[in-house]
Amino acid sequence: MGETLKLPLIDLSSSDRISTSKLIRQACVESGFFYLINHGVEDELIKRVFDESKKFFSLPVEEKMKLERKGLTGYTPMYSETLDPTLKTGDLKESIYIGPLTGVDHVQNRWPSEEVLSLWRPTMESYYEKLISTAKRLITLIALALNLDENFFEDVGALRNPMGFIRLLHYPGEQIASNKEMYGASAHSDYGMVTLLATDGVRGLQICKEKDKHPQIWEDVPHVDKAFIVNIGDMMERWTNCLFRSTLHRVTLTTEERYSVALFLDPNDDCVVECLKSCCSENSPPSFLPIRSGDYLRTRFNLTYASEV
Ligand SMILES: O=C(O)CCC(=O)C(=O)O
Ligand SMILES: [Fe+2]
Repeated sequence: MGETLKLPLIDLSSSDRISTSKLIRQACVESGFFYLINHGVEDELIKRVFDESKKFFSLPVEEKMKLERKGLTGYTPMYSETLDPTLKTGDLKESIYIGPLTGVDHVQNRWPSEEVLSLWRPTMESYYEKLISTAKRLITLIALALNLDENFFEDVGALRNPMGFIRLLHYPGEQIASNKEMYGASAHSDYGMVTLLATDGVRGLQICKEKDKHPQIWEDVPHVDKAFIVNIGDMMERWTNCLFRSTLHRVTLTTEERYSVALFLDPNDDCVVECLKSCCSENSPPSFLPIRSGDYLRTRFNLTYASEV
């Protein structure tokens, strides 16, 4: 087991937005991870999402494979993803992705039939809408944390039909927990702007703040009741020239089954992600070239799946 981290709690409902944004800045600079509390997403909705998730993953594999991933959405069975492309064995998790509900031609969601899971679609659609609006509220505070206008990310087009993805995850329990080279989710950083993760209380998530340090030190991120675990993604790291950190994380296998639900908020495909003026200078030039968000996302997905999306 790794060391246990104590990450800051950020209160989304606080009326003192300036102090909140300062806390966010500190967290994003130090570890790129924090907890989000008083976020306004009802417990009852989160519970329904986890209940539906358990029902879905307990379906026979043939039923789940009817929704097999095509492009950016759908079901991915165990071993089909390798978040750390240097590993030989695929990750043990199984997952299903749900993308934008409207307005994006190339993202076609795949839903279980009503006869099989009648509440799945309405539950996931409510959760999707709620999480996107929560993430957008958080992004205004992240803009303030960067000393930008709170609408900066809206104004550069990142949040116009954003590429938001919900990913429901299921990690198997004990049977394979002894094999050290296998992970529920191997080491990776997230690709987009920000991730909001709901966890079920079973441990497993770890972060490594210094990925180039050897040996790497992995620290446990415990579940906090009613809080989302938030982390910064690679495109936010690119915008901020590495001031805000997109930190390496992974999920180890334990003897218990584990469920989690992530919302990845990625910029609109056409948004160009380029170093913020306030984050570079003559002495610290941009570390990354400007890139169209859609192109970056596809490159990263293709590396994970070893197939074109
Ligand atoms: O399940 C978790 O705790 C983390 C999942 C994760 O890092 C991911 O899906 O990108
Ligand atoms: Fe992740």
